[in-house]
Amino acid sequence: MLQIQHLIKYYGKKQILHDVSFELDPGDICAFIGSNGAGKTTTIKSALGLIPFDGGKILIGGHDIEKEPLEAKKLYSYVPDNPELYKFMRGIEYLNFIADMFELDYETRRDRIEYYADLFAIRDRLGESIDNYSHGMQQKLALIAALIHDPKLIVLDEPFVGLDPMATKSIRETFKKMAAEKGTTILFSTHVLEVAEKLCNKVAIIREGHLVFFGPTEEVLQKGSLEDLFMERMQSHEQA
Ligand SMILES: Nc1ncnc2c1ncn2[C@@H]1O[C@H](COP(=O)(O)OP(=O)(O)OP(=O)(O)O)[C@@H](O)[C@H]1O
Repeated sequence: MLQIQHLIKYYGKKQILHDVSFELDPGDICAFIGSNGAGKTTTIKSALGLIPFDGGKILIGGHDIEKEPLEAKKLYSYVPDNPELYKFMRGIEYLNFIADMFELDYETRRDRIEYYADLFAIRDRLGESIDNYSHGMQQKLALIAALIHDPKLIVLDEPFVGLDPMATKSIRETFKKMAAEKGTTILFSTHVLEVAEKLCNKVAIIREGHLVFFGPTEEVLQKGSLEDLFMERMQSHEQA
């Protein structure tokens, strides 16, 4: 569903991504982990065609993000760590605006908005201006907007930061359900290794723009914890 092949990215003269490659299949939930500044956001934004890159190839659902950006972009939702919403709109207006873009019919949008707004306990606030929302409420709205059109691929930058425990639990359950029942592919960056262990069937670790591990979580846990592997990969790269 998502194929990242030999991705290279520079900012100015500085190389940020060094030949990053990994692939996710339908139904995969993958945690993307790495220290601050390792290149997670840069990988994600390059892969989604939101910033240009300098080498490599990205396919989303078989569509080349550079050659067929519209086809590729229809298939995914992206939730950045600080979503930029149209603050002059009310919550419900924003969700309807997104539903219009994806041409959802009246009943589908009503059912999905009600379902997710209840799940994230924000239904009674949808009539208010987004400007009045707290940071966590804005995150919830961005998540609902990402979920209502039922994308084949969901990519999120640190989705659990700033959310209350109930919302975190709801997201985890929603991701599991979507992956298992609909084959949705989910990729998210996180610093919370416990969540990655519990939720994800795949793990990608990046260090200074190099992918130092990609594989099944099960394989990691047979040998120890994700934290052990993370620490080991940080050290082995330093020694190399
Ligand atoms: N617009 C930019 N211009 C120049 N350098 C950038 C730009 N954006 C990111 N970088 C650099 O690219 C590197 C990777 O940054 P990136 O944001 O991808 O890291 P990250 O793994 O997402 O970090 P964090 O966990 O802190 O969010 C860092 O050295 C960062 O300073």
